Amino acid sequence: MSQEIRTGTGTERTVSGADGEDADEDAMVEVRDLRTYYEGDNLLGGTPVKAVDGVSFDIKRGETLGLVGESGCGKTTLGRTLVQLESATDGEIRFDGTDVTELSGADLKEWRRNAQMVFQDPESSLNDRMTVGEIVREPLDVHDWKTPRERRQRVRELLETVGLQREHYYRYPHQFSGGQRQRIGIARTLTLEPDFIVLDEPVSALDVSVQAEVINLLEDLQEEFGLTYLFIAHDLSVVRHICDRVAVMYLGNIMELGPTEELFADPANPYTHSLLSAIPEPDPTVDRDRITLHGTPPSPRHPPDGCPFATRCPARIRPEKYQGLDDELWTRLSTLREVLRERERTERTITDRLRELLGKEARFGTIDEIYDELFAGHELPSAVETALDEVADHVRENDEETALEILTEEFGSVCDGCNAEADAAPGDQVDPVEPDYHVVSETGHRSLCHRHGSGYREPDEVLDDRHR
Ligand SMILES: Nc1ncnc2c1ncn2[C@@H]1O[C@H](COP(=O)(O)OP(=O)(O)OP(=O)(O)O)[C@@H](O)[C@H]1O
Repeated sequence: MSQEIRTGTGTERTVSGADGEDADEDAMVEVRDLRTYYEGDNLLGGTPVKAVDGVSFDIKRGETLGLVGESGCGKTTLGRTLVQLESATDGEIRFDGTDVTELSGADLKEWRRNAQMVFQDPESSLNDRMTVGEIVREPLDVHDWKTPRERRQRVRELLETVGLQREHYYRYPHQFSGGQRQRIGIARTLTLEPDFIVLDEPVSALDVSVQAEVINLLEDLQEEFGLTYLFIAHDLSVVRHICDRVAVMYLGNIMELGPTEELFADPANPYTHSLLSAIPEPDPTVDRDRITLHGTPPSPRHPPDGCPFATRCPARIRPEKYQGLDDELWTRLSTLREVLRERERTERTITDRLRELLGKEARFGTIDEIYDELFAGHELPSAVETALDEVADHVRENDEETALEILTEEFGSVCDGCNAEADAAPGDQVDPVEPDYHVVSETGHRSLCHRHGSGYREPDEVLDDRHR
């Protein structure tokens, strides 16, 4: 994201340095503007999937940093890139000062000892044709560690360390339960004495009764060996229990990062608010409405301009002239945008094309049906009505692109990348405005949202009004 540094005092909110992350003295891992794109799969390349799209953060030595977000937001890709199982497209990953994206050959192999990964599914991540001993010993063999006898000895000790028995050396993975298999996977990652481990949903596939045991083991090992963890998870209660800080990811970006308790008790970003509001509230006296997010996340091949969360954000900034518009109508206008975005991205089927050629309406019903569904019974101000008429004309001609441009011009704001101050002639290409990270408390807690900037109401005030 763009670089902007302002200074602030006291409670005034400040914007942090480049990419929102200043170097931390205790940082073991420093990630800067990291991108991992998966290239398109057709011969001409196609549009890449921007799985990780410019993230910056530090991981402190000995801490557990949680990484949460909806399925497909890029958590696994980020974890895999940190341990170099995936190559970065751009950006830096510095481990104790060395940029590991620059390493190759023997240097990379040597460095890999320091950074390991535990995978989600202990059913499929262990080779069933190898004995437990062979599985755990394999990294030692690859690195030609000491003598075969010493390797066997080390593996037996490790089995004990993770709560298994020395005698399990000659057994096969299928003879073990899910929790025990995950212990085998953990023993394997420990063989080369790494400093840093990415734990990718390490307990999600396990029975609830076993989850706590494995979590306790991970905590004990961290203390015993001084490990640093990146803990990827869906389950927010596990994250709250085990993590020191949490990063919230959406569409390849980090939306918010802060100390765990602070982030759970006082989330700053509208996306974090939405994510947390999906957790059932244990205290029945707390009056809290669930924030329903509309639509699905945009495709990481075609992220929106401006803020990555803008297309679904319940606190999106409105243009001045629509400040007073009815909330329900505003939500419906956002839904229309989503419907048209999805329509634009959907390949037309042969049947659709045939229907079009025959002069029949194709795809997901007509624009009149959509308008009926969304706006029937709503009092539309004349400016809204005029814009919607124009939009409908373009949709009837299957020109969703222009229809969307009209919607953005009329209802878009800085959140959608619109630059009201740009001094450009009509038709000129203007770069979309991107949000900056704002430091929202003295702990360095930061959030990617225009609403933290001066002149706007904070996200929680707006969400309070609209959802409570
Ligand atoms: N090898 C690949 N080739 C192309 N696209 C990929 C590849 N791996 C992941 N993706 C895409 O990258 C995006 C991010 O995926 P990723 O698995 O990192 O997300 P995630 O947050 O870990 O999801 P989940 O919680 O479901 O594991 C998704 O759109 C996914 O489809």
